Amino acid sequence: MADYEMEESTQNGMDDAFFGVAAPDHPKKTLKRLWMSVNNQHKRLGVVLVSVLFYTFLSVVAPLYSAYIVDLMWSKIKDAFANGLVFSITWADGGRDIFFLLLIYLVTGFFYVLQSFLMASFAENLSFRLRNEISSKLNRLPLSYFDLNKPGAILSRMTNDLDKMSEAFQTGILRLFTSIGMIFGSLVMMFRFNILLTVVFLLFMGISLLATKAVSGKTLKFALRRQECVSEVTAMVEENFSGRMIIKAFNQEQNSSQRMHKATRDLAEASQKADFMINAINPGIRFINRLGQIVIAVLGGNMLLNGTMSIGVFQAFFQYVNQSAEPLTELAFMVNSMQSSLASLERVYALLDEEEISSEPALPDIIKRAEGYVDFSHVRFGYTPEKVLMQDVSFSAKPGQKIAIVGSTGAGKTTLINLLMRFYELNGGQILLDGKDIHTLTYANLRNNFGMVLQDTWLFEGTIAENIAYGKPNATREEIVAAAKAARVDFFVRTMPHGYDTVLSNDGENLSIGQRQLLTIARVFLCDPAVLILDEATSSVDTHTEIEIGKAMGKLMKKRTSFVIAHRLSTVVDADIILLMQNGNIVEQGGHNTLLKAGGAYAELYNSQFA
Ligand SMILES: Nc1ncnc2c1ncn2[C@@H]1O[C@H](COP(=O)(O)OP(=O)(O)OP(=O)(O)O)[C@@H](O)[C@H]1O
Repeated sequence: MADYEMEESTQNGMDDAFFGVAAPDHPKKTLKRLWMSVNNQHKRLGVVLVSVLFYTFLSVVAPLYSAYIVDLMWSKIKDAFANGLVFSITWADGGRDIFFLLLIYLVTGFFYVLQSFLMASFAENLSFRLRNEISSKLNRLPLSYFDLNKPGAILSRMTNDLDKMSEAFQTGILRLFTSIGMIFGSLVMMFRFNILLTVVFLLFMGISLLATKAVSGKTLKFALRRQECVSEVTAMVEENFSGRMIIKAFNQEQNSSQRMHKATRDLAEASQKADFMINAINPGIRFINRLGQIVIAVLGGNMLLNGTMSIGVFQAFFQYVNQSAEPLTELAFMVNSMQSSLASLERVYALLDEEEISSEPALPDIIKRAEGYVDFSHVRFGYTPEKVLMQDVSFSAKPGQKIAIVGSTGAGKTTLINLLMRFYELNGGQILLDGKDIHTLTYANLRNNFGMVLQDTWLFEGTIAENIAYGKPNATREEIVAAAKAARVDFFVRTMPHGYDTVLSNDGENLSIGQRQLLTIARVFLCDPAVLILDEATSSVDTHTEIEIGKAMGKLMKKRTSFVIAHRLSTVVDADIILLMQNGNIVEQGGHNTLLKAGGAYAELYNSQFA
């Protein structure tokens, strides 16, 4: 009978399967969708199905055939013994049967290899396809989606969920199908051989299934606790990594490792309990199964002795017992494992069904290079429909003008830029570039006309040259160097060990904040956009670097319409238009002197800082 054993390495992965933690909400719908997702692989699945049918058929037939051969051999041995002859086998008398039995084993093995290979390529094909679909989907999702969902959850769709699904298809489904065939076929044969022994077998199987169910019910609590602890430890590692500087700055290393130790201790305890429950049941189930085998052996032996059962049938019966007991005890796990992978697939499909950014116009307007007219006309916007942030915002910028956006934190400065770049959709009004509604342009055309330098610089793992050429990958080395010179960063790059070929890792961690910002300015220089968006450097850089950045930005702004998010009023004095924002709206707009003379909110703010 089956030994209730689980390999150590797969034990954790089987938690879901064992305890049935995750179940799909709409299994039928998900299966239908899956069927459509594999429309290029229906033939392959057909071959697998035929192979599974042959495999199970041959696996059930082999013991039956072996019973016949063993009985044949036994009678030949008895005859030879009774007549004092030497026991021999000829091709026609037994040899052919043995050959066919070996052939059956060989063909069974062939079908096993065939279906495993086909299912592995089926599963990898499917996860490859879904992974690609997710990655293109992520590019079509609006930024609001990323505001609402944690990066970890999105990552997990790409990795854990697809891996789980692939694993379930590679092994789970095959085992499920062959198990069902094997249990059914073996039980039919066993009943055919001996009803009493089969009933005894089913009785013991029932007891071990009940025992499994009783324990797994109780253990669910521990498995859930283990999952919670894993998430806690992961979150803490992430927190400790990203906050490593602050942790050191506040001398909190010890405190943070104590918290970490506590989390890992909780995880160890939870895992110990969960593992113990899984392992503790093994000997119990094994004992029940062995007991069943002993009873069958005693009863069967008795039948052998009184001649109601042949030795061939006796051994074949035991083969069926082995063949069906394991799948029977594992059937519940297999079904749970399938359910949990369907739940994973459901999460993947949910991501693929998320609402996308508005589609682009069929016949878009084209602005090759904007002159630089930007108009906001009665713009209304809220990040969520319930909470409107921007009630009615209007202003006009002419080519080459510098527009300074000022306001306290949370006033809506970044929001204004987000709308200009069409990162979010408006709830009302219009934004025009060179007189054209930005909705009539493609996203690419609109953004090609803009260059952005934000305080949060983003550099990727690659060389400095590749980082500068991010917006224009086919730029020549001369163009890259010219852009770096314009951004006043060429000198610094040349001091790096490999100059422009120095590889930046981990978001340019080996550079200072100022250097990183100058590189992103060079990136914009290279693209030479018509409209600029600049986030003025704050106190995170020293005065000298601030002056360098200021000079580079000043040069970049020449002959371009520029929107500058200003953090210090001293830098907005020369702006053509100052937009003073409060609670998402523009409360005052105009030149510095005009606003000062008006004696409103801007004058008050300015005087409070400089008077
Ligand atoms: N992605 C978002 N989802 C929901 N609300 C947001 C989002 N981004 C900003 N907000 C809210 O919108 C308001 C304006 O934020 P915004 O970032 O535009 O301010 P800001 O003037 O740029 O501030 P700061 O100078 O601190 O960067 C704030 O109340 C903020 O909480």
